Amino acid sequence: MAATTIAKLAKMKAEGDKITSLTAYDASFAKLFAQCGVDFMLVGDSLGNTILGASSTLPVTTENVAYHTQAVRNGAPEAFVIADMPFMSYATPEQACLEAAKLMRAGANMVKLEGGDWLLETIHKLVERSVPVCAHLGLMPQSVNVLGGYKVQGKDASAADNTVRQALALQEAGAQMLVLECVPSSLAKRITEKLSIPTIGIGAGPKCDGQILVMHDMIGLNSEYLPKFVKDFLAEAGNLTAAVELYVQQVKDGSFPGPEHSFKG
Ligand SMILES: Nc1nc(=O)c2c([nH]1)NC[C@@H]1CN(c3ccc(C(=O)N[C@@H](CCC(=O)O)C(=O)O)cc3)CN21
Ligand SMILES: CC(C)C(=O)C(=O)O
Ligand SMILES: [Mg+2]
Repeated sequence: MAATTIAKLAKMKAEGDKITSLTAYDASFAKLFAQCGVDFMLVGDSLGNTILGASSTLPVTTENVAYHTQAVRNGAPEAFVIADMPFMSYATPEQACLEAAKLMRAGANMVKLEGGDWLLETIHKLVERSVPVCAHLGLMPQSVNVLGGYKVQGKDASAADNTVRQALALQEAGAQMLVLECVPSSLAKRITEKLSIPTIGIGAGPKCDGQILVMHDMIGLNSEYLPKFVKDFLAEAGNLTAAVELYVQQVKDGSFPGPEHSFKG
């Protein structure tokens, strides 16, 4: 199989083919996900929760994400791999460029950053220096101490309008993909229709161009309180390969996420 590219993912949006993705943190799972036809993998800073056992993503460093990015790249040489830039690793455009380089050297094809208006100059500079960027709006877990918890974002009309405006600005600044986390389905639909770049939802309803889940959550390995958008595919499918294949199939045919995994409004 030829290597996956951003051009292929953009084409999938244009043709209405749903994009499937999972987080991955090691070579063995990355290999399995590639074999099951997962379109791209994210080395998420959620590794703070899933790998380290912390209660947030804040302790994660660029070196941590780079180590796991290398592992994922080794397991899936042809995969499209996005690496999360950790908390406070992109406080200035200059810092963002130097930290992003560590992730690109580790094998990432693109980096992901959480934020809206304040990130526009940083995104422009990264793209200018040949680092492809995925943006992330809605619930931004690196801001959990400001938000006071993991809550649905963009519920009232003015917050929704503001998110649409920021999504467009991020695209104009050069972002080539956008993750939408924990927003009402109606807002994710508006943004997906307005943008030319693919939107990838987690707790953002079925109308996004693609879906992502934290891999541990979709195989029932999250023992804490489960967010509403999580589904245990291993419980339904019975073995690991079948679980990943079922996830891919249900995202592709539009049956996941259902209303029980989405936020109304
Ligand atoms: N294992 C894991 N899965 C994740 O999805 C995830 C992480 N870790 N770590 C980083 C962030 C934290 N995330 C979270 C965590 C909790 C909720 C949550 O409980 N949301 C409520 C919203 C309630 C409301 O506002 O109405 C929910 O019921 O889903 C959402 C996202 C997503 N990310
Ligand atoms: C949940 C996804 C979007 C993420 O940012 C992560 O895994 O860190
Ligand atoms: Mg993340």
